[in-house]
Amino acid sequence: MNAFTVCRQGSRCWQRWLSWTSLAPQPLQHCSPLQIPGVPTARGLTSKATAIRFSPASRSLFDEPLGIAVQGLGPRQEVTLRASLRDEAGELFEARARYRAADDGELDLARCPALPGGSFSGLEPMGLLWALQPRKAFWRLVKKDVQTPFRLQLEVLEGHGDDPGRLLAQAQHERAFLRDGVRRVPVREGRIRATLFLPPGQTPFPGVINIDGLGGGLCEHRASLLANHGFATLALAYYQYEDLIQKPDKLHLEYFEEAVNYMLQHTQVKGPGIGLLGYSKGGDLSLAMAAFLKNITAVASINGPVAITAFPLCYKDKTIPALLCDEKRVKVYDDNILDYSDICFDPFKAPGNQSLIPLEKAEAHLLLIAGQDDRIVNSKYFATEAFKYLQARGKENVQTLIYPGAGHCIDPPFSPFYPIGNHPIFHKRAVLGGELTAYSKAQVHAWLQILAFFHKHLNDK
Ligand SMILES: CCCCCCCC(=O)SCCNC(=O)CCNC(=O)[C@H](O)C(C)(C)COP(=O)(O)OP(=O)(O)OC[C@H]1O[C@@H](n2cnc3c(N)ncnc32)[C@H](O)[C@@H]1OP(=O)(O)O
Repeated sequence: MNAFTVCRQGSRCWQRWLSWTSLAPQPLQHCSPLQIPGVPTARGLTSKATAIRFSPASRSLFDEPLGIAVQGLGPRQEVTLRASLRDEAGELFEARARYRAADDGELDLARCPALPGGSFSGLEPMGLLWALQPRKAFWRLVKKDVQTPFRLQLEVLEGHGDDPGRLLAQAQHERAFLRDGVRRVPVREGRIRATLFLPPGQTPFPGVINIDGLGGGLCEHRASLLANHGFATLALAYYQYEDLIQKPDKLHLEYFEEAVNYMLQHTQVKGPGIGLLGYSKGGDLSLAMAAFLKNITAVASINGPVAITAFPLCYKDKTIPALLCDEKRVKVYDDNILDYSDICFDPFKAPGNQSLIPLEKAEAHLLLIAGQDDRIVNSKYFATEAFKYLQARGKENVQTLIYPGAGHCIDPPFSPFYPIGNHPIFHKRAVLGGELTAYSKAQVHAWLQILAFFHKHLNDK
């Protein structure tokens, strides 16, 4: 399946994306030029001609392609485009790229390759977003309040110098997480601590529970973006949030079962089954839910271990122990960055197999997504061995997607690269893995596959 033929209910934005993949080359639909008042330059002059055009004009969704063009430059004029935004902690993220305008003075990022010497090079229409990098080392772009957008600032600077040239134009654009009409509903039902996102309209929607990785709290970014594509999506917290346990020494599957039941009883969630989207620790929890609980129709696991990790998982009279790790197997790189990729025991061999999730019990369709360079979880090995394990047991309900050059963080499309961060268990500076450009492609492809997977298996009923 071609990545770009996936979004059945593709909204307008994905049709624009399709045009970009040269499947159907079409001119970028130019919106009316942003009326950017002449920008006062260093010498007090205004450069009236240069104009930045975004498409969509002033606001787009975070996972949506964005058309960027600059008009009114001189023929083949050399300019540097600088993109920046601040996260909710005020930390600055920046990317810059060098370009040369076309003979007619137009610079369309969908057609003009970035030249060497910037944050990226080559024909990368979205490079100024996925190449954003934090001023503060090892800082991740996370969205805690999905009701507000990131405000992207774009500047056009004269020349290709290392020092910024004369400012020729600037403009702002909002990257939002909620499409108009999508409702955000805090959920405090029974023990459940979550947020439900509902698309506009009263019809029941296919339901998905999104479970994020270790770190505690309530991460809503994937769930909000998923809701924009027509799913009723529950972002589920499971520790270190409000009155949930702060430092768990085990997790109980009954809590997650309560979330499944909450979704299935909701008037706006279409049954008979729901989907699960799990990232990292959320991946192993989602697979365990599919193995032990009913009414799970489809599970997409992003770099999710196929064994229980970090804390034992209890369900009724069963307890699955956490996968054994030997921290002594950690590798230390010269700048004291740690690589934990080899510390886990093999869950397909004793004694690690006591933590293996009985995947063969799952009736759900399983989509195992792995970054080939994941240094937190040996995702590629886990996914390929799980595929063989299930095939050997006559199960045909699993597919795997392995992304060369992607590490542990496979975030929604156009997210900045986060290759080194805090290990979520050992809380030390650890390599997460991945390579910038490959990662930027993996994000898009994986997200489209996830959307197609849920549309296929949750809408076919
Ligand atoms: C044995 C191996 C098996 C492992 C299997 C499973 C492994 C995983 O689940 S890995 C997945 C990690 N989790 C995720 O990606 C989910 C998203 N969450 C996160 O990325 C983090 O929780 C993150 C960055 C949002 C921190 O947010 P939050 O919990 O609000 O941070 P906060 O409580 O303020 O601070 C906690 C730490 O995170 C740091 N932190 C906070 N925000 C950020 C940020 N944006 N970027 C980087 N670090 C951050 C803080 O500096 C603090 O560091 P330290 O403990 O060294 O002082």
